[in-house]
Amino acid sequence: MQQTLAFQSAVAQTQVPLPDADVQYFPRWLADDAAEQLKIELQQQLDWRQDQIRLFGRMVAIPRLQAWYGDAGLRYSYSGLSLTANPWTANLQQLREQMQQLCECRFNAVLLNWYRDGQDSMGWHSDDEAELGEQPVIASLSLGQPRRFMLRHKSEPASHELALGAGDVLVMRGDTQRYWQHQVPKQRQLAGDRINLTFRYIDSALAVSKRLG
Ligand SMILES: O=C(O)CCC(=O)C(=O)O
Ligand SMILES: [Fe+2]
Repeated sequence: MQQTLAFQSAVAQTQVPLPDADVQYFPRWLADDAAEQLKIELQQQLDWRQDQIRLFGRMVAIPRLQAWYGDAGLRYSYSGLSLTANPWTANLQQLREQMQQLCECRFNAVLLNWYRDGQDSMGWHSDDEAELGEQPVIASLSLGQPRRFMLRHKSEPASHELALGAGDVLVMRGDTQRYWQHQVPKQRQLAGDRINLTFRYIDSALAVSKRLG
C-alpha cells in the first residue's frame, strides 16, 4: 500500500465547467495497479454493511454495501440510525492525509460505497446534511468498474455527466451541494464491481441528518 500509493503520478486537474458549482476532476489520481490493490485490500479489510432504510413505511435494503470510518467517537446519523464510525485503518488514514493535501482542507470521516455490479446504484441526492456544514468539501475516489456519475442543477436545465474510472478523484466544494444533485445510476449490463470513497468533514454538533437510498 505505502509503496503503490507512492507511484501516484503527477496530478492533472481539470475544472468541470458547471454554473453555481465548484467541481475538480483528477483523472487517474491513482495508477491502475495501486487502484486495483487498494480495492482488494478495502474489500477484505473493512466492515461492510448492508444497510436498510425506511421507505414509505417499509424497510428496504439499499442497493449497495457501505462502510463508515472516521475519528474516534465520531457519530453520524443515517436514515434514523445513529452509528459510531469505525476507527481509521492504516490505508484509509494514509489516503485521508493525501486527500487533505490535495484539497487543502481537513477530513474526519470517509463513507465507502461498494457497488457489487451494475444493479447497484445511488439515487439523486445532494450531500447537504446539516452536519456537513454550509459549503462542504467532498472528495471522492473511485476504484474498479467505471460508472456513470451524473449531475443535475436543482433549478436550471443544466446537467453534466462523467465516467468515474479506477483511480479517479472528484472534488466537489463551494455551492455544489446547494445547487446541484448527483447520482450513480444503475447500468444493468455491467458485471464489474466498484468501490467509491467520499472523504468528508462532519461536525456532529451541527445536527441530525437525512439521507435516502
Ligand atoms: O459513488 C459515487 O461516485 C458517489 C457516492 C456519493 O454520492 C456519496 O457517497 O454521497
Ligand atoms: Fe453524494
